[in-house]
Amino acid sequence: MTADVIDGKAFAAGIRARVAEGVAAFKASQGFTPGLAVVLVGEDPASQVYVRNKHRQTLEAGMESFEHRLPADTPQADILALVEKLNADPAVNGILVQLPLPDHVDADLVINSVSADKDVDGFHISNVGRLGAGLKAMVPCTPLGSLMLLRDRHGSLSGMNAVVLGRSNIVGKPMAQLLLKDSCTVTIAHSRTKDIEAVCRGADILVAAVGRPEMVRGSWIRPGATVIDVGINRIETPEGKTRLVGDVHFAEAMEVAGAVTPVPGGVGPMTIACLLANTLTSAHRSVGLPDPEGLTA
Ligand SMILES: NC(=O)C1=CN([C@@H]2O[C@H](COP(=O)(O)OP(=O)(O)OC[C@H]3O[C@@H](n4cnc5c(N)ncnc54)[C@H](OP(=O)(O)O)[C@@H]3O)[C@@H](O)[C@H]2O)C=CC1
Ligand SMILES: Nc1nc(=O)c2c([nH]1)NC[C@@H]1CN(c3ccc(C(=O)N[C@@H](CCC(=O)O)C(=O)O)cc3)C=[N+]21
Ligand SMILES: [Mg+2]
Repeated sequence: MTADVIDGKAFAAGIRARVAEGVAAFKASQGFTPGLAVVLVGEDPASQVYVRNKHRQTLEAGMESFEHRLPADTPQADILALVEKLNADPAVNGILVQLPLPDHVDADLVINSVSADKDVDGFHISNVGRLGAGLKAMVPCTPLGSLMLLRDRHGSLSGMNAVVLGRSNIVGKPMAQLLLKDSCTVTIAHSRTKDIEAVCRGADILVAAVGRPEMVRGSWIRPGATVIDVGINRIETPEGKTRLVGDVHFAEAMEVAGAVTPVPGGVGPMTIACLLANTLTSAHRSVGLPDPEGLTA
């Protein structure tokens, strides 16, 4: 049996096209252009790639993109002052502070200094709380994109057994909240979980977000399961080059699963598409328009 490959790249292009339509309609009715500000502190090469992609795709969607690149040794007070300026700027509807931040910066302090209404990452404590309480929130982009792929494949997720591998604040925990909201029976597994393979074999939906290259083997996967691979790991090939792999052994998963997201071309492009969707949503909410159709959780 060979699993279906879930084409996140194509799905994300469709989302971005819908965002672009929404942006055009917003401009026509409101007379201003939604804007996204990205703050990048330091020179992390991986972050630079994402920031470049975000910038290009933001412009392609018809939105304004404001990039702020600061040196790695920027004092925390200067970062906080920039965030305050962006909070107050009416041209900025979304603010993303790229993580990780350098060690001398208190990341929680910076994240929570972003206005919750402009927090398109959904990392602000009030958005975390609102999601947990089932209230309208900004939803983190990677879990939102993963949820969209799952709903597209299954329609209703009600009653399905979902296992989330990883319990980070940016992926694992919000992913579990969204699956719970869609009435899955949710298990969160992590580095202390006993017999993690058996836990995973119970999953109709398996979301891997651990940051361990190809950790999830074919034998961990229930036949026919849907596997969402969030991991982005750069590994050395025997030829001394590098390549991207996920947290799932893709070839083995293809033999067992019903459907698998590839890396690259799976969840990654959905993350950026959802960032743009959240920025449009934030612009709508700022002027009292209803949320854009089909782009929220
Ligand atoms: N595609 C995308 O858009 C994005 C991809 N990513 C990628 O997703 C992956 C996860 O990211 P993130 O959540 O930030 O990572 P974190 O390092 O913050 O969290 C990793 C989680 O995995 C768990 N874990 C680590 N090792 C094991 C193990 N051997 N067995 C079981 N659980 C384990 C940890 O458990 P414990 O809590 O017990 O330590 C932790 O909860 C990374 O590869 C990252 O690059 C991240 C964001 C966006
Ligand atoms: N505040 C903040 N918000 C984030 O959402 C955030 C962050 N910080 N820090 C880093 C992680 C990682 N992340 C990715 C986004 C896009 C791809 C992506 O587009 N991947 C493509 C291409 C990957 C490549 O070729 O390098 C793919 O998987 O096909 C990957 C990873 C967002 N993150
Ligand atoms: Mg994210």
